[in-house]
Amino acid sequence: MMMSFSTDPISLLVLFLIIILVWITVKHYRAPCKNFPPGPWGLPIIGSFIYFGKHAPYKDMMRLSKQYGDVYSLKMGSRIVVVVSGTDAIKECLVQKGNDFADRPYLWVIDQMNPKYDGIVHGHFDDKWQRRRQFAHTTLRGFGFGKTEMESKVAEEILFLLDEFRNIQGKPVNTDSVINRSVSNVICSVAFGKRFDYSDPILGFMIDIMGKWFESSRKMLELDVLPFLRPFNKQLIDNFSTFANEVKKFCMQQIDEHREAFDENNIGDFIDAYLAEATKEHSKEDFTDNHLAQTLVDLFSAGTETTATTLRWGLLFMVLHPKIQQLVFNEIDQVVGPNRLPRLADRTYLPYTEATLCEIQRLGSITPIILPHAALVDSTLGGYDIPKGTEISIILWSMHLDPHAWPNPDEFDPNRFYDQKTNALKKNENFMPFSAGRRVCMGEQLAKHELFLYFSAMINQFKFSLPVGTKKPSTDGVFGLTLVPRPYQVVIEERNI
Ligand code: HEM
Repeated sequence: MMMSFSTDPISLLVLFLIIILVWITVKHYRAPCKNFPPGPWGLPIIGSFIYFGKHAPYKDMMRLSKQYGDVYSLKMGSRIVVVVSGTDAIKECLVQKGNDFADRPYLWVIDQMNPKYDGIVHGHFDDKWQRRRQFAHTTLRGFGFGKTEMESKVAEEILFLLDEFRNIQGKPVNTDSVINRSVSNVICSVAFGKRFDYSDPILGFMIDIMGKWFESSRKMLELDVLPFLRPFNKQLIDNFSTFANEVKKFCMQQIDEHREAFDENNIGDFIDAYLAEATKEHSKEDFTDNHLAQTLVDLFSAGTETTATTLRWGLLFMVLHPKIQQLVFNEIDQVVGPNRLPRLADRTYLPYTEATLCEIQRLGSITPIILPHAALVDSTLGGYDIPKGTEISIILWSMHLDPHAWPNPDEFDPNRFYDQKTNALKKNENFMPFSAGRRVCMGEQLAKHELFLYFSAMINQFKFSLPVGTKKPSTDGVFGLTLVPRPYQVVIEERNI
């Protein structure tokens, strides 16, 4: 038997292939250093994917952390990634050792949309990137980004949205599209100096293209770690690059229009400010049109999808918990009354509303896995050695849904953030929806203001409920780049009429 196996050419070939595969796997998945975080072993080529279900990798990653600890390694197809979960380990990575882990990794999926890693979101943490990020941050703040000066722009957009709600009230509707349009207009007015009518085909096209771009990213993230599947998904890869390029083309057009009308004495928006900076001798090389266009794409994509998705989770939790919606309304009605919209100055007097928003962000957890980080230098995490260049995956979900920090974590309960005795907002160290440290969300302040102004205005003016006789919508989100609620319908009714 043995003899015939060894001389049979097919068997020999199979044996040879198995040996090669095992050799590649062992070589590939060998820990990069001695004291590297442990983790589950993986199969050749697909790595640790055998431990993953189809829909919620962040839950699978959290489950594995129970076995391997808060810092462990995963063989993700062709790469080794260090997974960080739990409040202490996440804070060690983002805050205590924030400088060590402030880089972003090189990824095939980013090569397909931003091959030079321009802009802010994907940029590598070097001096030039830090200067551009600092400039973007300061300039946006100068235009009121995250400050109360921005309030009037957001309030203007909210009025358009409330008008739209008035038009569609009374019948079951899905509010996704109109909320997306409204929120993206806030970014448009700071970045491009203009807003678009909700029926403007340009805005519709942009939102549509971005939706498709985000939708295809989930599959692209799979292809990123499973390269052998790429030849079978050429159409998807092409579409993904096309969607990203279309958004960038739109931003380039805005830059061209601004350049034609440029007046250095009249700097009205982010593009003008960037063009003015680019003419300075010390900035000429780094402040290119490509960087500007990609920064605009970053603001548009990071600034629209995230805030709009949080508001959509908010409405979903409100229709599922009408008593809580009523409590929020009562508080706003008492402080603000029916004749005006809530203002930022009211925030301090609306602790239950603020607590409800925190709970929406905790349970909605729209970025269960944050954008990947990478080790900028050799460092350590949880007592393990992490060599420079290691990709780091941070599971915010593990912090926001930790049963030790949040009893019955799957239940929606604003009282987690609300102190009934003192009628004040309660802070919790296990809550970090905007991440922290050197790569903390650049739009955190703006987003917090937007969430408060939009949410409180919507609840102040309208009542939201489930269409009679319909099944309760699921609160299991769909994971792509962010965790979004499944499409659901609500009935909107104006209050105080
Ligand atoms: C509810 C709304 C939002 C949430 C939950 C959110 C959350 C996040 C998170 C978790 C990150 C990743 C941080 C990291 O890698 O450690 C991030 C990055 C970022 N966000 Fe936000 N964000 C929101 C709104 C916004 C808005 C309104 C803007 C701007 C208009 C914005 C711009 C950015 C940018 C530019 C980055 C990349 C920062 C960097 O790489 O240095 N975000 N955001």
